[in-house]
Amino acid sequence: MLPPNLLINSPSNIPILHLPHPSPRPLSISSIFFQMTNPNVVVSDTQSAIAMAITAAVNNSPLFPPSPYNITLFSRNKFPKSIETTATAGVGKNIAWVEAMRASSPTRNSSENSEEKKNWIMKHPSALGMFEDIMSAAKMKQVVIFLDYDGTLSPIVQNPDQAYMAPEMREAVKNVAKYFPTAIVSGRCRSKVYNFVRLSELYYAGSHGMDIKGPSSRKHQKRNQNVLCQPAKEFLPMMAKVYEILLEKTEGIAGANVENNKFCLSVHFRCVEEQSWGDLADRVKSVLKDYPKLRLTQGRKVLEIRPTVKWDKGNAIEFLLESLGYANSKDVLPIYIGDDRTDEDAFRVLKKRGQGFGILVSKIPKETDAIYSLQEPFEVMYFLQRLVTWKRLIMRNH
Ligand SMILES: O=P(O)(O)OC[C@H]1O[C@H](O[C@H]2O[C@H](CO)[C@@H](O)[C@H](O)[C@H]2O)[C@H](O)[C@@H](O)[C@@H]1O
Repeated sequence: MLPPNLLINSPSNIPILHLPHPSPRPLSISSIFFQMTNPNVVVSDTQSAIAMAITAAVNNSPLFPPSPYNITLFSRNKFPKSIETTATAGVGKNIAWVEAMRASSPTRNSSENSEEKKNWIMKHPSALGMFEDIMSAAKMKQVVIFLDYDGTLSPIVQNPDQAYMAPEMREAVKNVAKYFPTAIVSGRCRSKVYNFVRLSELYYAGSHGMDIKGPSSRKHQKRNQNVLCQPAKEFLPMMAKVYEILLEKTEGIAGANVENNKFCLSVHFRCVEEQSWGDLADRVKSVLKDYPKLRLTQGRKVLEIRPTVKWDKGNAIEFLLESLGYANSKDVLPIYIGDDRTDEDAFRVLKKRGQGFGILVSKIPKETDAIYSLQEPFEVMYFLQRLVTWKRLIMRNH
């Protein structure tokens, strides 16, 4: 049993486990439960005897089903300032590019229990563990959901054409969209990501936000939802031409795959031998020399060629919030879930607005502007399902 002096009842009758100093906040039992069912357990200070007592009590408590994970205690005052420095790619410097390509989807083994991982999770706690906190901020507000696709709704796979979404995930997204305006914000072209998701009630922002469209289902086409935004339209002929050139230029590199995402182009190197990465980067850069209005960025084992227009996923979510009538509103709570560098633009916008929550999907520590984290698409699905249950409960009680 839990030590009785640590248990108090919250207004909602959920027992709260009060951790005294140095733990800065109370943790609800259910939040600890969710932290137990995934490896991101954040409890208290390693040195604290009381924390040890809590751990022992929680581990033996009949309130919790057996967990495959151990509760780990660690100190909040051990946060490093920065976990991982983002690689900066020096244009023209082959080595720097290869380093950046390596860092774009690190494969290094980050053990679940490494000190680095634990510190990172303290800094960006699990959105499942903090679900109640997130939802208490959502009370009386319109929640708007933004979802990245690859690595967030679908697992990362070798062949980009086979990045399918699980039927359970589709069901979760479909249910979320019944209660909250929901948008898919992807690096893929809009038609391609639509073909994977196939839910006509959603907003879609393809090509890293450069191609936005409101729901196509008639039922959802209210006046303010009939949106369309293509800020880089004039680049279309150029992108089509550069796509052809890139196909030709990268032909000799085994495993290289060029994807036409309409307003941007993706050169995948996931299946390219590492010794050829430098060569691939050189070939891509040599093409771009003739196109100064295009720029090169990176995603997960992918080089992305985009127009130099100042428009990214951050602009896309601002545009969508404005289209929904929440430009300067305090009554909205945007939640953005994504796994990639390009999602950082959206996290930054939320941070700047001081509104809503960015949730980074990552198993490994990354420098991020997101507040919370989830480990993998499976946890994203679980989070979405909980959101729906929460909303249904609220509606039932009113
Ligand atoms: O913004 P997103 O929806 O996350 O799209 C970003 C890129 O995702 C895709 O590539 C990534 O996923 C592939 C499939 O799992 C994987 O093979 C690749 O290595 C990843 O980079 C997509 O193919 C790209 O076009 C998107 O730009």
